[in-house]
Amino acid sequence: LAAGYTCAQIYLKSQMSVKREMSVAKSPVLGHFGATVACLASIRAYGAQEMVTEELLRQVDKYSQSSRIFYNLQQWMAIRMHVISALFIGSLTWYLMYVKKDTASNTGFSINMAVTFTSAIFGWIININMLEGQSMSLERIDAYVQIEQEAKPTEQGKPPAYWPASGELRVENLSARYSPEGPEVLHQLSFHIKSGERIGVIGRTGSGKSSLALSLLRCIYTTGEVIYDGIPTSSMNLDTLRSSITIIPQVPELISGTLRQNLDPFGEVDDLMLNGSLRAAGLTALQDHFTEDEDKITLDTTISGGGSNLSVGQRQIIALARALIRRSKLLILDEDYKTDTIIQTSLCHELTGSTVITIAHRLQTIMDSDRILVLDAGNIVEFGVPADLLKKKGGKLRALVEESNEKNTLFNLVRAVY
Ligand SMILES: Nc1ncnc2c1ncn2[C@@H]1O[C@H](COP(=O)(O)OP(=O)(O)OP(=O)(O)O)[C@@H](O)[C@H]1O
Repeated sequence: LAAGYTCAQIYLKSQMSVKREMSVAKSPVLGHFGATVACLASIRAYGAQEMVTEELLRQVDKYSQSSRIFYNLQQWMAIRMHVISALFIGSLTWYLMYVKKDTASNTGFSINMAVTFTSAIFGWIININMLEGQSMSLERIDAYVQIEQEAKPTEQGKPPAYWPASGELRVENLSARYSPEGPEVLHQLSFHIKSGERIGVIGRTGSGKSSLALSLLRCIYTTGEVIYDGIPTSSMNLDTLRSSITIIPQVPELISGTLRQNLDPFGEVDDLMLNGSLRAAGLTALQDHFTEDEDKITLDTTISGGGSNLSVGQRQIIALARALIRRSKLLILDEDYKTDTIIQTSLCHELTGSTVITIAHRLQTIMDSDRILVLDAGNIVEFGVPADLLKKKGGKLRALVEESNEKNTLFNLVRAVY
């Protein structure tokens, strides 16, 4: 019994750390596999099959190292348990037969009981082992629970019921970074947007356009003040702030379920309004060419997790339909090449009283905006009416337009509007 106990102690201690290594090594294998399946088309397009396979094999190797040790540990324990129980039963049999010289029935019964006893001990060790293994999962869940979380909503953080009545936005000395110790990506930005204005945000890659959108929603670490319809956003609950601003990212996320559930997850709006918002957002225009009804997207169409069965353009239109349902006073649009005409047309006709901030990757999208904000390395370098900015010799917007292949079209567009 003492030998069995000692072996079990050694085994339990070592298997805990090996199991921990195993769980740590398993997640990258599953993650890599999932990412590979999701990006099959890109992997084939770039001919990266070999690189992806090598990376998967490297991670499987790492996982196999710990799982092999785990398997060996189990064998180590099983051999010792079988040897100990064989020695115990053998000694007992020898004692009963040659020392005690007991009857055959008593000897048989005792041997049978000894076998049951050693199997019970073996089973007991396996159960303890399983329990400790499961408690490791709790350890991992606890690690997730301990992750730093955003502030919880409070009673003081609730704005008045009428808020937001307008889409006025005042930004004062806004700086932002992605982590508390990370570099600042926006530096002391200050600007004022009147309610109902259409603002275009432009700048080179990495200038901070998407970071500006994230900092307005307080998704990254910010300092300074953002005052939305007269209330500083730093003083309000995050859920209220984020539900009052609609953002249409470059690749909007959808949940798995029907389109109806995606547009109205709490079942608060009737189908008439949902269909109306889809039409207004431009979904009808996008599927006019479908002749068969079953090809068309309806409220009952099933959406896969993340919206993977829809094109990026369709997802953006659905995200815009959400904004129309919520009658958002402030809409941030991270514009996409393929659908921007449909989205821009929908925006002009619908959301008339709302402020629209368009993060543009193509100058053409924002040339008819009321004003354009030009960012460079996290700083505002220009902010004004497009026609005025284009007149400025050596101006940043003018330089971007002159570098562009569509230079003449862009100048004509501005002349036509102003
Ligand atoms: N998740 C992140 N973590 C840390 N830094 C980031 C992160 N995302 C962006 N950055 C940094 O923030 C700066 C601004 O990036 P941002 O994505 O806002 O630029 P952008 O103008 O939107 O670029 P693009 O036109 O390519 O989308 C860059 O220096 C970038 O490296």
